[in-house]
Amino acid sequence: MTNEKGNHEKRVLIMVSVEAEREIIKQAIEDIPYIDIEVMGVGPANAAANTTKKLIKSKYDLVINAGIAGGFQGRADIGSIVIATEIQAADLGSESPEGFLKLEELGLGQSKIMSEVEIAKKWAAHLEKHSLPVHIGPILTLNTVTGTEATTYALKERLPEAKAEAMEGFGVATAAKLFNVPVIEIRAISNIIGPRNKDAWKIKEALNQLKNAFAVIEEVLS
Ligand SMILES: O=C(O)c1cccc(C(=O)CC[C@H]2O[C@@H](n3cnc4c(=O)[nH]cnc43)[C@H](O)[C@@H]2O)c1
Repeated sequence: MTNEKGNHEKRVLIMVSVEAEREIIKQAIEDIPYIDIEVMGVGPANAAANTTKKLIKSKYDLVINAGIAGGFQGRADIGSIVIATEIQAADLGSESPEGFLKLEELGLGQSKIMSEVEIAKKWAAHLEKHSLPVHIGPILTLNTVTGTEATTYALKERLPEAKAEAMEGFGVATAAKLFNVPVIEIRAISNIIGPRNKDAWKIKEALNQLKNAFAVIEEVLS
């Protein structure tokens, strides 16, 4: 992403849901002039609206949705980093007596947006080089944090490849797609998805891993 003088030609937008995520990423990247970080609020509606607002105002070449997330047991442990291969709206569709019907099955659109897989792989390779635990795979977007055994089981059964869930990726990706800008989602795992127990969330640990993940961002974008 550099020109022949070694200057960056590309601009990168990082969208996070809360100030604590912005602050920790800022610590990792300090002041890289071609990267902006924006706090958008929680949930896909905030994510889509605020990403759109940024993309209307300025031109970007890559949008990154970053933050903490829940990991599926046995697929992404607390403190690991997950980089999306695809960003999937897991509750966009219809319930039916036969089971969940996704938007595609209803003929009503798309519930999945591809992430920039080449960047995902490159980023994962850099993190592995630094001995950081990293997974690549689908990350789900949900309006509601999963908090029961029943929902956890249903999601794991229906989406066996999914590594993690969060609440903003599909909103960010929908806005990015509208502007033809590549998108990537990266999350550090703060909790295991299951019956709600906020006391068990390791937010500090996850934020620290998010910082580690962004410490290599210049190498990933070079
Ligand atoms: O309380 C704090 O100090 C604090 C610091 C940073 C972030 C938070 C949040 O509560 C962030 C909310 C954000 O986290 C995502 N998230 C995390 N775990 C899950 C989950 O199991 N299921 C769905 N989403 C999750 C989500 O994207 C929220 O926007 C607090």
